[in-house]
Amino acid sequence: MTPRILICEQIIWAHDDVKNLFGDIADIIYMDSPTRSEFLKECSPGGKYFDIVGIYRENGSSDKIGVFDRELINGLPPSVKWIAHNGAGYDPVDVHACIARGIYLSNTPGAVDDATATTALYLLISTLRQYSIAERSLRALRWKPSGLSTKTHDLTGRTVAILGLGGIGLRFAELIQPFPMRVIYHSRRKVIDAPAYCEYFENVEEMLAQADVLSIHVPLRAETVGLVGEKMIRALKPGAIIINTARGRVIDEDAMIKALEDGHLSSVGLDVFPNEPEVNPRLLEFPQITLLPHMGTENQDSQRKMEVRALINLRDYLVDGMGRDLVIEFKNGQKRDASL
Ligand SMILES: O=CC(=O)O
Repeated sequence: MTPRILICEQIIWAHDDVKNLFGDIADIIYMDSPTRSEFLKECSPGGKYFDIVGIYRENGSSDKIGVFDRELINGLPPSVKWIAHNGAGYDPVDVHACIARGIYLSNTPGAVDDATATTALYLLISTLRQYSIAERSLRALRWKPSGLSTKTHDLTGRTVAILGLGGIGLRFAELIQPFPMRVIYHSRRKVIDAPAYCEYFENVEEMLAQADVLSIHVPLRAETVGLVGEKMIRALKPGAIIINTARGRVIDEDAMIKALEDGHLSSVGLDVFPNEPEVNPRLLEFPQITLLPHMGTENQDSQRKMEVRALINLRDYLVDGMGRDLVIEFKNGQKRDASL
């Protein structure tokens, strides 16, 4: 019988790739359940999803069926063997529930690097040069606020600390180094093939003490919730800036707001928030910060790359029994040595 793949919930850009990749090796069906309970009903014996082998998941599906938490994963049919999540961060899928059920999980590393690193670069430029406050001023039919230059800096010559030198962190390093900026980083271990201009700090606080800007590029996991808290924030130089394009919950928001209030942080550039799409109204009180509504991969080139990469994992699983982007929890037999 031809295996069936369930698209949860839509493909926007890669329709031709669906045809090319799956042709006669799989039947593709689209999730059309309006609620989680309807979805789970269709996953039960006799339901229309009961014999599916693989699932393509994109974040839009959570509006109808919610995130792939333990309840949802436990309700999937026994036939499901692979979930291909469209996104680098796979925190909307409970990986431990997948492991317990024997369902493989893949993400889309690489496909998001350019777009997310470019967003971090925009936040870096905006916070150092205060373009965001200037634009808001102009749109309110006022010229630039007076004294703006006392709060702004060139990028050239400043030191940027990267927390987590994975694909996005590395791409960000490549983008900022030519200004030139000094690039320092901390990861769970030295990245062997990192360019020579990326200086490794084993001790995170020693790195932070040298940074004008901290840019966060670690995934959200139990160990990284609140990782950038009071201790790390206070280890930064007075007047430092934090850029976050990773996940909102990696920063302790209260500690960050306190540091903005007392001036220890001069600005922050945030693309992500702990309870998206909600934004803490206290943040709106700081005119000098730049806020974006999770624009990290919001462009058609990257979104197409992400769709294709997720689909290739499913195709490779069907053809070869393994996809290339199995998440790290499977590769390490669930044991990881550190959080970054
Ligand atoms: O936030 C975007 C992603 O995880 O790919």
